[in-house]
Amino acid sequence: MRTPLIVGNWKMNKTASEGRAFVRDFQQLVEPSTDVEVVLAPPFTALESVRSSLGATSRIMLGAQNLHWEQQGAFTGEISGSMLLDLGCRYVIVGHSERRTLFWERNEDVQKKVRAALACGLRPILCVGESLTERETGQTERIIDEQLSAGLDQLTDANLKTVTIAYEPVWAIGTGRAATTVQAGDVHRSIRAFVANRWKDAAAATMRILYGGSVTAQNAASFLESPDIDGALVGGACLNPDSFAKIIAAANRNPHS
Ligand SMILES: O=C(CO)COP(=O)(O)O
Repeated sequence: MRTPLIVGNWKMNKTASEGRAFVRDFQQLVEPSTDVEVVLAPPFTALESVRSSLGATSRIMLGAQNLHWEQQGAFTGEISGSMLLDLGCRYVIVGHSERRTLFWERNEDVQKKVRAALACGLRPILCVGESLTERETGQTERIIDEQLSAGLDQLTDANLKTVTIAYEPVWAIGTGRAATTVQAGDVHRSIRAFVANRWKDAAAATMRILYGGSVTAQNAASFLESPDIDGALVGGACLNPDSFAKIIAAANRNPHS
């Protein structure tokens, strides 16, 4: 049984006070049941206000969008996993394509970040995905295999159990051009097969694989109906409490077994 996971990646949006206002509205619309996990991933500067607005008893969890691989030290401008954990984060997004393309993160960096997250008890959400050129030149599988190989390298079974993969085709992010459910379903299946071959069937069976890229309140249900799509990593549509709540409702109606 894989519990659906819906993650809202706020990217560089919302101040701390806007985060507070979001939570106030959002909590009136949704308090997740045990059938779906919900994570809000605001910018670092809004983590504390979102955490305190959610309150200690909320089932809605907190995630961060990035971390540095060292625990502490002379790394001006960086944030470590233990700092995030201390602020109440449970999840951290690693290797988002915006970090890979705009901030030059390489597979080696992503690997160090996954390990650092696991070492301090955060659950990494490892993002993988191909660019449009890579898709059009038939390289999707190779690119994703390379990203998975690096990100998951040498993880123990226990660690693998706490990793989530997010398949985010770069060409679908923020473009309004989502992958079709068939395209996403195919890649999700091949990610699961890759994990099963390389690691263990058991790890592949329990690993959650999310789809991300122009997910909306309108198209979420069609993704979540697919047996290999265990949730969504949502950008634009998570910034509005209404549309994000509708995506969560779609996950609630589509439990996977
Ligand atoms: O990058 C994304 C989530 O991490 C997806 O963004 P959009 O939902 O805005 O396409």
